[in-house]
Amino acid sequence: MNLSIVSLSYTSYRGLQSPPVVVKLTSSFFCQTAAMSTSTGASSPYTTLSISHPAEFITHVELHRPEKRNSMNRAFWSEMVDCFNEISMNSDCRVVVLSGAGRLFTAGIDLTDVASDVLSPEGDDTARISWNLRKKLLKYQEAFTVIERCPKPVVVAIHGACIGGGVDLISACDIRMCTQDAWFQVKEVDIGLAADVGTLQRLPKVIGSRSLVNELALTARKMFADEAKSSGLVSRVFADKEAMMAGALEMAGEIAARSPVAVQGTKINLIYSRDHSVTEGLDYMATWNMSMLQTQDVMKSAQAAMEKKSPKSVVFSKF
Ligand SMILES: CCC/C=C/C=C/C(=O)SCCNC(=O)CCNC(=O)[C@H](O)C(C)(C)COP(=O)(O)OP(=O)(O)OC[C@H]1O[C@@H](n2cnc3c(N)ncnc32)[C@H](O)[C@@H]1OP(=O)(O)O
Repeated sequence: MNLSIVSLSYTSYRGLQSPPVVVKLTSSFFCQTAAMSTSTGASSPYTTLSISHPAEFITHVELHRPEKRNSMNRAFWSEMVDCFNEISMNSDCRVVVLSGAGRLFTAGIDLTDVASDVLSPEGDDTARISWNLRKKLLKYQEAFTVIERCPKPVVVAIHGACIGGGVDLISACDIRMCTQDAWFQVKEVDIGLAADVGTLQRLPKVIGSRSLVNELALTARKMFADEAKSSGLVSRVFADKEAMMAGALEMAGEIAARSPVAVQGTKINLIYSRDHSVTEGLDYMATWNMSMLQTQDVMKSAQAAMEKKSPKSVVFSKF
């Protein structure tokens, strides 16, 4: 599967001021996409992720190494990139629910596997060693940036512990919810490093208080569900995992029922605006909608609204 072509094309489109994108895909890519999109059970081409399709247009991605507390081994970091690139291109998916299998969401980086990868960079001198390590770190970062770059909204459902790399991961998601027993820990300082795959960049934009972010990142103290809610890290707290998964799927159903043109345009423009001035954001929005407003979805949705029908009654073309 030639995912590098997909990834490059999509990246370049995010850098442009208008949405059109030409994506060249190999036939093997389409084969995999088709195989996954028709799946209804928990089948998966991955070793650390389980993929299922609980309802039309909803993809459930489950971190699936419960015996190792879903810690993030080498395979995980590359499978995330493959998985979310596939989802980005799959018009049968309009929304993603992401959760963890077993006792907890994730124990963060796999300390037995990944540590050796980043702590033993290769190269003949300092320049080459540093350059190789930099390339590796950029690759690790991509595993979560790909969530943000995916135009389909990602609802993450967290139970039990969410440690280290787990916080990097959820910071890149669009909607966060958790169980009452959940706790969050920016653990990196405890293992001698500055969090380097997204927490320090994204968490300050998720939580309003910079002081709180600094406190969490500098002390590695645990934050529990109530504080996660009051600080804005999560928007909902559920009594237990069963209730949370039902809530996550219900929310995903609400999103999936709406125009994919509107939903994906909303996600992309929200992220663009987060990283730009209001003026730049408005300019990008106008350029975006000069083409996207020409969708048939506007007429269909407006007609349903006039007739006091639910958006769920409208059938939208694949997008
Ligand atoms: C370049 C990349 C940059 C990324 C940086 C990311 C950094 C981080 O993520 S820092 C955080 C690292 N994680 C930790 O420090 C957590 C360590 N684990 C725990 O504290 C506990 O395991 C936990 C509280 C999560 C769960 O406790 P519980 O009693 O439920 O389970 P255990 O018996 O401890 O573990 C069960 C098996 O899972 C293995 N395991 C757990 N965490 C990890 C891990 N992080 N890495 C590798 N393996 C892990 C544990 O060894 C047990 O395995 P086994 O003995 O074979 O049964």
